[in-house]
Amino acid sequence: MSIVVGLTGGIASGKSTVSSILIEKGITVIDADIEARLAVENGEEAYYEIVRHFGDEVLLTDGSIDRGKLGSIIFHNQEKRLMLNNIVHPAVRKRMIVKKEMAIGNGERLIIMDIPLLFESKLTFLVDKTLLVYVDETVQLDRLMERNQLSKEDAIARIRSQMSLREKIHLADAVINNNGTIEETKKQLVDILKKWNAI
Ligand SMILES: CC(C)(COP(=O)(O)OP(=O)(O)OC[C@H]1O[C@@H](n2cnc3c(N)ncnc32)[C@H](O)[C@@H]1O)[C@@H](O)C(=O)NCCC(=O)NCCS
Ligand SMILES: Nc1ncnc2c1ncn2[C@@H]1O[C@H](COP(=O)(O)OP(=O)(O)OP(=O)(O)O)[C@@H](O)[C@H]1O
Repeated sequence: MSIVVGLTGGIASGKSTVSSILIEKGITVIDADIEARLAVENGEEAYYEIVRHFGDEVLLTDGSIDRGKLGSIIFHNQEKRLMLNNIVHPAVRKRMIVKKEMAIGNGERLIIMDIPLLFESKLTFLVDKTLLVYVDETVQLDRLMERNQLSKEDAIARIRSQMSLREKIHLADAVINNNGTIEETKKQLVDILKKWNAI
């Protein structure tokens, strides 16, 4: 029997950091951000839909999507963000389900689905348990500004485009507090997975 865990959080809350710990242990992590990137590669249906709705100005000279440009549009405009979601999310969902079924078919005991918008997009039906990577908003803001070299205003716009982490706490089966060191995060992760009999 496999257990499928939906790993979620907010932008820059530490999902990838937790995923890397799991990957190091040989656990399969299906990453929605990676699948979303593949779904909009030149030649994919979602790519043409993006160009149709957002125009050539969101393309780089090699024809690929200018992610910085598209991000600066959609994180400041809810209507456009929902339009992009409607284009990209069905393809991401399909890709993730195929990978999940493959991992289950391989008899893997623990499968992680790293889905930033797990609660917002009501995708909890895809998983058995939900695990939230939480940080205080001040820590989230600092880490996001630092990692993406964003202004405070741009970083706040990105954080506000998602459900707040405080709200997500009430929806998750378990919560990792990632305000501290990576070692502390790792310990919480292992304790939760042991409790779930997943490792
Ligand atoms: C807007 C885009 C081009 C920005 O690309 P960029 O390389 O700068 O960021 P990346 O894809 O690595 O995403 C970083 C984080 O932003 C947040 N985020 C991304 N898209 C969204 C969105 N539509 N709504 C809210 N938050 C989002 C997530 O927390 C994600 O982990 C890209 O994120 C995108 O195509 N988004 C739409 C698809 C989507 O919703 N992806 C999220 C998981 S399915
Ligand atoms: N416990 C920690 N201590 C210090 N820095 C951390 C910690 N956890 C994560 N970080 C740093 O914070 C930033 C965000 O972490 P990470 O990339 O894992 O977040 P994420 O939730 O995957 O982000 P996104 O939603 O954008 O995919 C990174 O620069 C990472 O190195």
